[in-house]
Amino acid sequence: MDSRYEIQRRGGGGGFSGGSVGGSPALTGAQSRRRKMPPRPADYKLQVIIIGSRGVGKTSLMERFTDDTFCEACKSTVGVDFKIKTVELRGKKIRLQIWDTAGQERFNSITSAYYRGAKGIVLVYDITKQETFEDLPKWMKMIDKYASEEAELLLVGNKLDCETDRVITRQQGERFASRISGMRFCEASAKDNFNVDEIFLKLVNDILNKLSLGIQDGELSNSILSLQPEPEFPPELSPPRARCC
Ligand SMILES: Nc1nc2c(ncn2[C@@H]2O[C@H](COP(=O)(O)OP(=O)(O)OP(=O)(O)O)[C@@H](O)[C@H]2O)c(=O)[nH]1
Repeated sequence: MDSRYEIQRRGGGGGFSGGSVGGSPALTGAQSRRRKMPPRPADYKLQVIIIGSRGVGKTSLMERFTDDTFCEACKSTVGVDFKIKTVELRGKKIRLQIWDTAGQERFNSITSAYYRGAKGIVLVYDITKQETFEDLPKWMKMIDKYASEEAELLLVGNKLDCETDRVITRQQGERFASRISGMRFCEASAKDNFNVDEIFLKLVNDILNKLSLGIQDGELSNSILSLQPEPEFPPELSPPRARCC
């Protein structure tokens, strides 16, 4: 038997207190139980951004996904905010940095700086508000102007729980997405927690698919990770301001 294991099991009562084995101080039984394994570092770090008009539920989708909470009366986002969630997908640990942007146009000069680093973009409208759907071409212009051409796109019709107030049909959403190359579509409800995990996991899966293209044995290279250090604030901006409910 490896002598190190024998010493640890015996703890401090075995006459080794204050001594060291293999360069590590000997631990008492209680100490060794308290010592936790450090968490496995993430294999990949990815940024996604959530955009769309004011009040469509961008923050709500993010918070439902990251904290499983929902706020009925939230304040509007000022500038940008972000949250981090680590997900496991295909045996890989992925640290997801989710940027939530203000829907108000006056913040566009701030939020546009966050498009560039995003590997995935979630564009949200509210199925009960016609104007949020009519705003979509305007958001597409922002994407064309500021985002990477490689970014995965997902259109989300939110507030599916308000079916009786619906003014945008599912077909309208599908049609809009089908006109944009590579854009996926789904409807969701941050309130009812419907399709929320799916939005982000699907997006991450699509991003991983794209990143792994061209890598021979299908295994993703860690060098991809090093392309995106974290946290990555656009240098000219100060860290985002948090919002409260
Ligand atoms: N019924 C219903 N209400 C929702 C849903 N998602 C968000 N809301 C409500 O819609 C309002 C706006 O939600 P937010 O998440 O703040 O919207 P936002 O897009 O981040 O808004 P801005 O920060 O102003 O751009 C809040 O009162 C939420 O409670 C949903 O799925 N269903």
